Amino acid sequence: MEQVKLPVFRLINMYIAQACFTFIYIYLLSCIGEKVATQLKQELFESIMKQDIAFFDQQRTGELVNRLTSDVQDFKSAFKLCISQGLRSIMQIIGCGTSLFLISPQMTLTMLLIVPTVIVTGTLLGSLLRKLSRDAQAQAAKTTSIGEEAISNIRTVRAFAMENEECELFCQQLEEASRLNQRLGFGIGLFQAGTNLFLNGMVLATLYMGGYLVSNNQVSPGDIMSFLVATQTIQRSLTQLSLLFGQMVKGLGAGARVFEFINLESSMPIKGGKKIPYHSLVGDVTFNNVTFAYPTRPQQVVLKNFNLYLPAGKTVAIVGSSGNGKSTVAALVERFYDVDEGSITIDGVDIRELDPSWLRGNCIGFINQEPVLFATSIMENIRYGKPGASDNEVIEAAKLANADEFIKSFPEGYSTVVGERGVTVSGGQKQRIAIARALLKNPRILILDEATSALDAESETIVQNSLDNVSRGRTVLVIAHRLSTVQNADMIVVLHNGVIVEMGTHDSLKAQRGLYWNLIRQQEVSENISRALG
Ligand SMILES: Nc1ncnc2c1ncn2[C@@H]1O[C@H](COP(=O)(O)OP(=O)(O)OP(=O)(O)O)[C@@H](O)[C@H]1O
Repeated sequence: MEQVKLPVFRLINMYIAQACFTFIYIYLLSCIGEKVATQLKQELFESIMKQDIAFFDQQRTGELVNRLTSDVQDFKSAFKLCISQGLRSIMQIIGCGTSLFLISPQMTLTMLLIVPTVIVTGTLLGSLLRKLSRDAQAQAAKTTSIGEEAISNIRTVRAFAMENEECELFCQQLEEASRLNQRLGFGIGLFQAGTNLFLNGMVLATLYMGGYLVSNNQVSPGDIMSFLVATQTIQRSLTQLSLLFGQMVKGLGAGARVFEFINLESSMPIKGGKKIPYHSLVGDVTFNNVTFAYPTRPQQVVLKNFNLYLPAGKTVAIVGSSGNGKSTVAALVERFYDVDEGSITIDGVDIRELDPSWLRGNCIGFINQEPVLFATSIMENIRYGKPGASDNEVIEAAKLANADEFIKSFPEGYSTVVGERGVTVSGGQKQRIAIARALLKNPRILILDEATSALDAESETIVQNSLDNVSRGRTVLVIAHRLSTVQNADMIVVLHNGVIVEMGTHDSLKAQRGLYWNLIRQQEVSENISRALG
């Protein structure tokens, strides 16, 4: 009885130990996998956030999101699989390979002779498959970006009744992705079939050679059996590895796409450089012989030898017909792009020497035509202008921006959540929340890029009042579409093809009867027509 109990206890101990090791191994692996994925996502997101604006002019949001989600996921899965099954298979191959050597060095060496051919073929096929995998992943990312664009612009899609066209476009891209993935599957299948053929060939070769060696009494039949068993274990492990190979190809492709952006250096730093202390910041802005073309369209020069002086505390308006470079002037002051030639200075300091995060975060307030709000409360949206501002500071900024009254009229007041991109508030309300947000940082320089052009007449008056309120005592650059809003500016600059053609006050420019006068007349005619049309 005692003799039976002993092996049973041993077995139980072994099973318990095996369960413990299985638990530890799976848990550890999932911890490592999650840590790797989290680290990658974090680094990738940080790197994307720090890229130049020109990078975002080129990339589609959906593709970037795809790299952050699917690609990191594919890399993590492949990583976990390769570590778990890959390590086990490699250990088995090493162990059984050693046994093979011990049993018959002669047979083992003969088998090893064909290994280099297999490695070379495998490497060639591997690089081909990696390319196929990269193409398939890029196509999947493109498909996601098209879907994402349609969903996030659903109002425009609906307004143009383009649902079917969007579905069709999405399906086309999806089918292309599926075709590329099928081609990849074909390649991986071919690779695995080839591997199996080779492995079975190895068994046959062993039998053939073994038979020869037994007949010459060089090895015993027992040795042949042991050799076959070890060969088959190696065969199973190699089959396992070849199955893993497909996953590895996908993982490497995904990893390459993730690391491509992690390792991408932006040409413009986010932080670092001079800061002008608030009490000595005057707010003079000067464009000195600036020439600029967008990095994505280098052959189209938008500004050529552009000179402009924005005196501290004054309001300068830039007018001109569409596409003449007005918004570009604003983007350059914000240093969204660096000028190609010349310089832009604030109080005589080249903005390239200034700390960009100070420049954008403290020195300049920017309000554009369609300000974007985040899907959080109004309080948090305004606080975005100065993280750490107290509730009272936020409310004061909202009062100055004529926003306090309507915010309080909402049942949930400042806690009202505005929906994605602020869809649940009106255009004028969104604009005033954005003004409060820009105002909270108390900027010396304010840029208003067509800030009222998207509003109806009534909202425009309210928002214009808020803007007049907040403009006092600051250097203001107004990019104007409606000429009526800039009549009181200290100086109006008329831009044509990136060159200043007229400059002066509203009255002096009108008296000149030049381009500005023409623009006013054009606008009056179009306003009369729209009034007549009702
Ligand atoms: N991100 C960009 N990448 C490449 N080209 C651009 C970019 N933004 C604007 N452009 C081009 O630069 C030129 C000037 O554009 P800009 O937006 O400055 O004109 P604008 O006078 O503000 O026009 P609008 O009154 O219609 O807003 C245009 O030809 C435009 O197509």
